[in-house]
Amino acid sequence: MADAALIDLFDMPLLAGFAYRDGDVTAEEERGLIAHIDESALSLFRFQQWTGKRLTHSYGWSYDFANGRFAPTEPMPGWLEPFRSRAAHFAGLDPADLVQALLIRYDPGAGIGWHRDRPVFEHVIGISLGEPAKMRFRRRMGGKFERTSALLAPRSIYHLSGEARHGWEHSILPLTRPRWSITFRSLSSAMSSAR
Ligand SMILES: O=C(O)CCC(=O)C(=O)O
Ligand SMILES: [Fe+2]
Repeated sequence: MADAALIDLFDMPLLAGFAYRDGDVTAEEERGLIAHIDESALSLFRFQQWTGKRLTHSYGWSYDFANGRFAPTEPMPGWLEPFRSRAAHFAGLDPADLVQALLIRYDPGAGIGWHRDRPVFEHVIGISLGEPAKMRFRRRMGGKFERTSALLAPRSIYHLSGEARHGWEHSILPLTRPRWSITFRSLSSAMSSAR
Protein backbone atom coordinates (compact mmCIF):
# COMPACT_ATOMS: atom_id res chain seq x y z
CA MET A 1 0.00 0.00 0.00
CA ALA A 2 1.36 3.38 -0.96
CA ASP A 3 1.35 5.18 2.37
CA ALA A 4 1.65 2.08 4.56
CA ALA A 5 4.18 3.69 6.86
CA LEU A 6 1.80 6.51 7.65
CA ILE A 7 -1.58 4.86 7.89
CA ASP A 8 -3.26 5.14 11.27
CA LEU A 9 -5.88 2.83 12.80
CA PHE A 10 -8.56 4.43 10.67
CA ASP A 11 -6.57 3.92 7.47
CA MET A 12 -6.11 7.65 7.04
CA PRO A 13 -2.82 8.95 5.68
CA LEU A 14 -1.24 10.86 8.56
CA LEU A 15 0.82 13.20 6.46
CA ALA A 16 -0.54 14.79 3.32
CA GLY A 17 2.12 15.11 0.63
CA PHE A 18 4.15 12.10 1.78
CA ALA A 19 4.06 9.17 -0.66
CA TYR A 20 6.05 6.00 -0.14
CA ARG A 21 6.67 2.77 -2.01
CA ASP A 22 8.66 -0.24 -0.96
CA GLY A 23 10.65 -2.55 -3.21
CA ASP A 24 11.36 -0.14 -6.05
CA VAL A 25 15.03 -1.06 -6.25
CA THR A 26 16.36 -4.62 -6.41
CA ALA A 27 19.06 -5.90 -4.04
CA GLU A 28 21.48 -6.07 -6.97
CA GLU A 29 20.71 -2.47 -7.99
CA GLU A 30 21.17 -1.43 -4.37
CA ARG A 31 24.67 -2.93 -4.30
CA GLY A 32 25.54 -1.12 -7.53
CA LEU A 33 24.19 2.21 -6.30
CA ILE A 34 26.06 1.95 -3.00
CA ALA A 35 29.29 1.20 -4.88
CA HIS A 36 28.72 4.23 -7.15
CA ILE A 37 28.01 6.51 -4.17
CA ASP A 38 31.12 5.28 -2.36
CA GLU A 39 33.21 5.95 -5.48
CA SER A 40 31.85 9.50 -5.84
CA ALA A 41 33.84 12.46 -4.59
CA LEU A 42 32.01 12.62 -1.28
CA SER A 43 32.78 15.44 1.09
CA LEU A 44 31.65 16.42 4.54
CA PHE A 45 28.40 18.31 4.25
CA ARG A 46 28.91 21.98 4.98
CA PHE A 47 26.38 24.78 4.95
CA GLN A 48 27.51 28.23 6.09
CA GLN A 49 29.17 27.69 9.51
CA TRP A 50 27.63 24.32 10.04
CA THR A 51 29.28 20.97 9.30
CA GLY A 52 27.35 17.70 9.47
CA LYS A 53 28.90 14.28 9.81
CA ARG A 54 27.29 12.92 6.68
CA LEU A 55 29.16 12.72 3.40
CA THR A 56 27.53 14.22 0.33
CA HIS A 57 27.96 14.96 -3.35
CA SER A 58 25.63 17.05 -5.53
CA TYR A 59 24.98 16.82 -9.24
CA GLY A 60 23.05 19.27 -11.35
CA TRP A 61 22.79 22.08 -8.85
CA SER A 62 24.85 22.80 -5.78
CA TYR A 63 25.56 25.46 -3.23
CA ASP A 64 28.43 27.70 -4.31
CA PHE A 65 30.50 28.77 -1.31
CA ALA A 66 32.13 31.57 -3.27
CA ASN A 67 28.92 33.54 -3.87
CA GLY A 68 26.55 31.90 -1.38
CA ARG A 69 24.10 30.87 -4.07
CA PHE A 70 22.79 27.74 -5.67
CA ALA A 71 24.11 27.33 -9.17
CA PRO A 72 24.34 24.69 -11.89
CA THR A 73 27.20 22.26 -11.39
CA GLU A 74 28.51 18.95 -12.77
CA PRO A 75 25.80 17.10 -14.75
CA MET A 76 24.32 13.86 -13.45
CA PRO A 77 26.33 10.77 -14.40
CA GLY A 78 24.75 8.10 -16.60
CA TRP A 79 24.37 5.57 -13.78
CA LEU A 80 21.88 7.89 -12.06
CA GLU A 81 19.66 8.39 -15.12
CA PRO A 82 17.48 5.24 -14.82
CA PHE A 83 16.85 6.04 -11.17
CA ARG A 84 16.03 9.66 -11.94
CA SER A 85 13.43 8.36 -14.42
CA ARG A 86 12.04 5.96 -11.84
CA ALA A 87 11.87 8.73 -9.22
CA ALA A 88 10.13 11.06 -11.68
CA HIS A 89 7.66 8.36 -12.66
CA PHE A 90 6.87 7.63 -9.01
CA ALA A 91 6.17 11.34 -8.41
CA GLY A 92 4.30 11.90 -11.67
CA LEU A 93 6.98 14.33 -12.92
CA ASP A 94 9.08 14.64 -16.04
CA PRO A 95 12.62 13.25 -15.45
CA ALA A 96 14.04 16.49 -16.90
CA ASP A 97 12.38 18.41 -14.04
CA LEU A 98 14.59 16.63 -11.51
CA VAL A 99 17.58 18.87 -11.99
CA GLN A 100 19.43 18.03 -8.80
CA ALA A 101 20.67 14.76 -7.33
CA LEU A 102 22.20 14.66 -3.88
CA LEU A 103 24.15 11.55 -2.84
CA ILE A 104 24.50 11.00 0.89
CA ARG A 105 26.39 8.43 2.91
CA TYR A 106 25.52 8.31 6.59
CA ASP A 107 28.26 6.46 8.40
CA PRO A 108 27.41 5.17 11.90
CA GLY A 109 26.74 8.18 14.12
CA ALA A 110 25.74 10.49 11.27
CA GLY A 111 22.18 11.73 10.91
CA ILE A 112 20.39 14.79 9.59
CA GLY A 113 18.93 17.38 11.97
CA TRP A 114 15.55 19.09 11.77
CA HIS A 115 15.17 21.07 8.56
CA ARG A 116 13.02 21.89 5.58
CA ASP A 117 14.76 21.51 2.24
CA ARG A 118 16.03 24.75 0.67
CA PRO A 119 13.26 26.87 -0.89
CA VAL A 120 15.05 26.95 -4.27
CA PHE A 121 13.79 23.38 -4.66
CA GLU A 122 10.22 22.09 -4.91
CA HIS A 123 9.69 18.32 -5.17
CA VAL A 124 11.97 15.98 -3.19
CA ILE A 125 12.11 12.30 -4.11
CA GLY A 126 14.40 10.03 -2.10
CA ILE A 127 15.72 6.50 -2.57
CA SER A 128 16.80 4.85 0.67
CA LEU A 129 19.60 2.27 0.73
CA GLY A 130 21.30 0.25 3.46
CA GLU A 131 20.07 0.41 7.03
CA PRO A 132 16.32 1.05 7.55
CA ALA A 133 15.72 4.52 8.97
CA LYS A 134 12.89 6.39 10.55
CA MET A 135 12.19 9.75 8.94
CA ARG A 136 10.71 11.96 11.64
CA PHE A 137 8.40 14.87 10.89
CA ARG A 138 7.35 17.74 13.13
CA ARG A 139 5.48 21.00 12.85
CA ARG A 140 4.74 23.65 15.39
CA MET A 141 1.15 23.67 16.62
CA GLY A 142 0.63 26.48 19.11
CA GLY A 143 3.21 26.04 21.86
CA LYS A 144 4.27 22.50 20.98
CA PHE A 145 5.18 20.21 18.14
CA GLU A 146 2.89 17.81 16.35
CA ARG A 147 4.97 14.79 15.29
CA THR A 148 4.78 11.79 13.03
CA SER A 149 7.28 9.49 11.37
CA ALA A 150 7.72 7.09 8.47
CA LEU A 151 9.91 4.02 8.26
CA LEU A 152 12.18 4.12 5.21
CA ALA A 153 12.94 0.52 4.29
CA PRO A 154 16.05 -0.22 2.24
CA ARG A 155 15.35 0.03 -1.52
CA SER A 156 12.23 2.13 -0.93
CA ILE A 157 11.34 5.44 -2.52
CA TYR A 158 9.52 8.42 -1.01
CA HIS A 159 8.18 11.72 -2.30
CA LEU A 160 7.82 14.90 -0.27
CA SER A 161 5.53 17.52 -1.73
CA GLY A 162 2.86 19.95 -0.59
CA GLU A 163 2.28 19.92 3.16
CA ALA A 164 4.90 17.26 3.96
CA ARG A 165 7.46 19.29 2.03
CA HIS A 166 6.53 22.81 3.09
CA GLY A 167 4.56 22.58 6.33
CA TRP A 168 6.70 20.07 8.22
CA GLU A 169 10.37 19.72 9.12
CA HIS A 170 12.05 16.34 8.84
CA SER A 171 15.10 14.66 10.37
CA ILE A 172 16.78 11.26 10.62
CA LEU A 173 18.51 10.09 13.80
CA PRO A 174 22.04 8.69 13.61
CA LEU A 175 22.09 4.92 13.03
CA THR A 176 24.56 2.27 14.12
CA ARG A 177 25.02 0.89 10.60
CA PRO A 178 25.55 2.78 7.33
CA ARG A 179 22.75 4.14 5.22
CA TRP A 180 22.93 5.78 1.80
CA SER A 181 20.34 7.97 0.11
CA ILE A 182 19.87 9.56 -3.27
CA THR A 183 17.50 12.51 -3.37
CA PHE A 184 16.31 14.12 -6.58
CA ARG A 185 14.87 17.64 -6.56
CA SER A 186 13.03 19.91 -8.95
CA LEU A 187 13.46 23.68 -8.85
CA SER A 188 10.79 25.87 -7.27
CA SER A 189 8.63 27.70 -9.80
CA ALA A 190 10.23 31.00 -8.74
CA MET A 191 13.69 29.57 -9.55
CA SER A 192 12.58 27.99 -12.83
CA SER A 193 11.04 31.20 -14.14
CA ALA A 194 14.10 33.25 -13.10
CA ARG A 195 16.37 31.20 -15.35
O1 LIG B 1 18.63 10.79 3.58
C1 LIG B 1 17.48 11.10 3.27
O2 LIG B 1 16.66 10.28 2.83
C2 LIG B 1 16.97 12.51 3.53
C3 LIG B 1 17.96 13.57 3.24
C4 LIG B 1 17.40 14.95 3.43
O3 LIG B 1 16.47 15.19 4.16
C5 LIG B 1 17.99 16.05 2.66
O4 LIG B 1 19.04 15.87 2.01
O5 LIG B 1 17.43 17.16 2.68
FE1 LIG C 1 15.63 17.08 3.65
